[in-house]
Amino acid sequence: MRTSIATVSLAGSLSEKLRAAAAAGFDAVEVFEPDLLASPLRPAEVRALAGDLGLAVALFQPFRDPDDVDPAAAARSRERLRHKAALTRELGCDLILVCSSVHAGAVHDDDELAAQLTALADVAAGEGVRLAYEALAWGAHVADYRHGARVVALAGHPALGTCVDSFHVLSRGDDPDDIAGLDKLFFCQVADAPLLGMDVLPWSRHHRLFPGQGGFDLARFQRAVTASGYGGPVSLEVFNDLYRQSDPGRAAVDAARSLRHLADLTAPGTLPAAPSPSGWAFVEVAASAEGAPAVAALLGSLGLARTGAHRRGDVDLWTGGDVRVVVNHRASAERARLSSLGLRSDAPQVLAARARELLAPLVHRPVGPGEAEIPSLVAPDGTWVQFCGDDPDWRGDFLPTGEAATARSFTGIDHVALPQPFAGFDSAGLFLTTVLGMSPGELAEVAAPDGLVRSRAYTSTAGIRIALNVGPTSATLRGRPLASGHVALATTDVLAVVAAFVAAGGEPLPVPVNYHDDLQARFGLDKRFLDALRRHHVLYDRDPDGGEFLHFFTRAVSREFFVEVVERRGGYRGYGAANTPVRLAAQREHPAPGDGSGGGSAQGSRTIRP
Ligand SMILES: O=C(O)c1ccc(O)c(O)c1
Ligand SMILES: [Mg+2]
Repeated sequence: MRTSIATVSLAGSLSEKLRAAAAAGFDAVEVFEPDLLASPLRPAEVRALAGDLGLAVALFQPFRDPDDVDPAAAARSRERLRHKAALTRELGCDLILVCSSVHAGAVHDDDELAAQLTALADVAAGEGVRLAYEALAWGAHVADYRHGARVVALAGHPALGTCVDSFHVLSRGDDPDDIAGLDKLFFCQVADAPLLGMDVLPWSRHHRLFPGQGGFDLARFQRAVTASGYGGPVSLEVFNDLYRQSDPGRAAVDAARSLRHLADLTAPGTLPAAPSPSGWAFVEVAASAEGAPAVAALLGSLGLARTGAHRRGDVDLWTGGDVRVVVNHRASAERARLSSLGLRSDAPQVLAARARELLAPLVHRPVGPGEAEIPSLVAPDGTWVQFCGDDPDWRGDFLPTGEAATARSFTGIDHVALPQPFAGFDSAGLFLTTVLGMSPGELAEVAAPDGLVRSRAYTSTAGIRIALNVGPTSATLRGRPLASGHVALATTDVLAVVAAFVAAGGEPLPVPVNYHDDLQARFGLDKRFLDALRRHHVLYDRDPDGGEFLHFFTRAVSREFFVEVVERRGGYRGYGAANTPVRLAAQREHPAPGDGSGGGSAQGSRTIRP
């Protein structure tokens, strides 16, 4: 598959966009006219720069409102096209995208429309250029690709063909399979989008995503394109408000990653087939010299023990039941944060090879004598992902301390939650679905005191769960903390764990009394059970199938690290999202030490005016 990207998909100047596309390995670009008009580069210079970067200019776009019921206006359209065709040649390109008309003067008769497009194709052919006619989903007369293709067939001009764009096809709910039967497919654009119930034009102009980030079945679309015999580039055209303001280099990597993954979905075997990770090996917390004692105290009061010390010092292994937490004291900046996810894998090197093909940066740690070589990647948010095989065992890097864990009660890591920068949510999701082969869950939106927090959990077949959270922009603007990162430990008896935790000097995050009153009203819980939950600050949820979720949170060590302990009963599959607003409000009342953004105490001391 030859890959291309429309310059409108990336931020920056035209030359920055071209450099980013080339660095991410694209074969070609679509030049979006406004990018050229705003550029100091003349078309021939754009051609030269693209050539130097190894990029073809596959298409120039868009040519809008080509037809007109007014003959004088139709003649002006042909004249306008003559200029743009000459410019397209200067760009080193021979294809112009022509959008179906949206203006009041649009022709509504197919024969007349075909006649006007034929006249335009004659003009284009005279300049050595071809036209790819695209049905915009909000076109005045032509909005469906099959209608567009019929008009192209009516015109019967060799320089006139069809452009399909997955957004316009799938946003309307049209069947993409008929693309397989198109005989003059000149160009193919792909974009995904979240399934939003909104008007198609603003949906298209603001919310498009790279394939795999939204809800469209792009593999089916792409299989139909392949079946048509189309051999041109597959080009990403992603109008997206956040990517438009993101670093173009990183956005281009997401773009290329999404296309490589789509190619593999369409033709399996394009990427190395890697078995997905089989479970958690460890989670790693990076702590500063100041934060490390607080992390150690927290893990200790949960009943974990420091059972291993790294051969090179400064790194401890804490274990308890089937949970392993590595605490790395080498970190400088933060008090504590989740820094690395250790995933068990039967084929770490195959996973690493696949990750490399998906442009995930591999990091090489220095490996000392007796230490395991663990292939490691960096996720978009900077978290490391390490693939741990059985042989050699990563645990060999740690020398036994002789200490033994007191708690056997943890059955494993239930999930981790990673806070994301506002513009990084979709990027991190794409990493988890493509590189780690995880499946996205529903988007949850919860109201926090300072705005909305969006959260999406990703799961793997082996039961690995990773939740991504993104905090409200308003919180960012006000300098308040975003949703914090944490690890959730699984147990079969959360009430016993919390009691032991408190007895060992641990502090659960206090939950307001109102919360448990409401639980009683909603679920009609047994009074003694409810009292136990209330006494220990344990939260509760129940799903429609009767599955139950009991969980508590520890006080936060830092803005980016606390521990949750969860008990799932009866196949509960969620994360207690209904309780998240209460947790976020409680964390605001009881901020982590050193969290300078101020919390509830300042609020509480403020005079309340009527
Ligand atoms: O939103 C638009 O106007 C527009 C322009 C060109 C395209 O290819 C497209 O899909 C949409
Ligand atoms: Mg398009």
